[in-house]
Amino acid sequence: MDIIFHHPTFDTQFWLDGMQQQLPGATVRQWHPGDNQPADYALVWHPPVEMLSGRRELKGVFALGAGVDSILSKLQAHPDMLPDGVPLFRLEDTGMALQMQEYAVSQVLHWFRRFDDYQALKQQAKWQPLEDYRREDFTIGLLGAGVLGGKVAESLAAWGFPVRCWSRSKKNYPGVTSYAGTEELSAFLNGTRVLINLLPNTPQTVGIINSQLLEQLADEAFIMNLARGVHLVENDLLAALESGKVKGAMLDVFAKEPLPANSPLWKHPRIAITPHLAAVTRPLEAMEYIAKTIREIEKGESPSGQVSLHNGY
Ligand SMILES: NC(=O)C1=CN([C@@H]2O[C@H](COP(=O)(O)OP(=O)(O)OC[C@H]3O[C@@H](n4cnc5c(N)ncnc54)[C@H](OP(=O)(O)O)[C@@H]3O)[C@@H](O)[C@H]2O)C=CC1
Ligand SMILES: O=C(O)C(=O)CO
Repeated sequence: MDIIFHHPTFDTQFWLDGMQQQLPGATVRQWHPGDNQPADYALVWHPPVEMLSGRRELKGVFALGAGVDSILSKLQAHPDMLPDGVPLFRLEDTGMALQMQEYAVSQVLHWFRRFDDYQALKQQAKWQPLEDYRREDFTIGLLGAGVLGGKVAESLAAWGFPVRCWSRSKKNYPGVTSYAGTEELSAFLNGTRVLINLLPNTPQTVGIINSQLLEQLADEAFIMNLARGVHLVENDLLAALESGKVKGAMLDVFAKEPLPANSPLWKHPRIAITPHLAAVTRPLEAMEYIAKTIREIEKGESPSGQVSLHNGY
């Protein structure tokens, strides 16, 4: 079995050695431009078109992350990049759900205990106890309730918050109220105080967090964008912060990354920023998962994690 690997920033040798250990019978090599030798599987992130195109012999392509929007947008521009019938897989969890839970829970508690307000009071040297927020007024809504959104919803429900989620299909997560489809979006937004985005980037979800959506949230809402920058209309968020409709935002992803130094988001006192690291690929867990999936494919099984090219995620 031959496996080719390309990642613009990962430690390639670490991955070649690791995959070799996971699949001792395989030959794992770094792909270089001009390498047209056969391969059974490709492990990629931002792959050059020529790495994959024409490789009809491939039994699977693995995206080395959870989101496949960059691969799918390249595929749209170069439809022959992924030969017909070659399945595309992505990482399902592999250690990312726990990171998302840490990120979301810590920030929700930060807002719930009003540490943002106390930070502002500290700047003025003001000793001033504030009224507690009540859990029942702190409904948390997950936009996207898949592998990551579902786990984040469950971890927040465990803290006793009212939690709801919105997805295409209905969910059955313990302690989480499920809303599905565009027809239930307004009901989901109505009363949501903290909105956490974990949707994939598809034509249906681009720009979904806009002024019309923000207006439907509870007053003094909080926004956490952990998915993709294109989901959020940044100027609409700034306007909602200005009007007071939104009280604070925590943003990990941006329409343009790195976020340009002149972006007004940097200086806004009620916006917190992290540089797209809410959840990163954990190599050991990812390699174990990819090797397990390859073994299942080799046995003729249908492993989970296959991307639907039709749905775009
Ligand atoms: N900031 C970061 O560091 C990271 C960000 N991400 C981002 O998180 C995203 C989510 O990852 P993951 O949970 O694994 O993805 P999944 O595919 O498992 O979940 C996606 C969820 O979104 C729902 N959904 C998709 N389209 C729509 C729509 N049009 N309307 C309503 N719901 C919709 C799906 O519904 P259904 O369940 O019904 O199909 C599903 O619940 C990734 O695509 C990636 O962009 C991922 C990792 C790290
Ligand atoms: O896996 C993903 O989709 C990411 O955004 C990783 O940072």
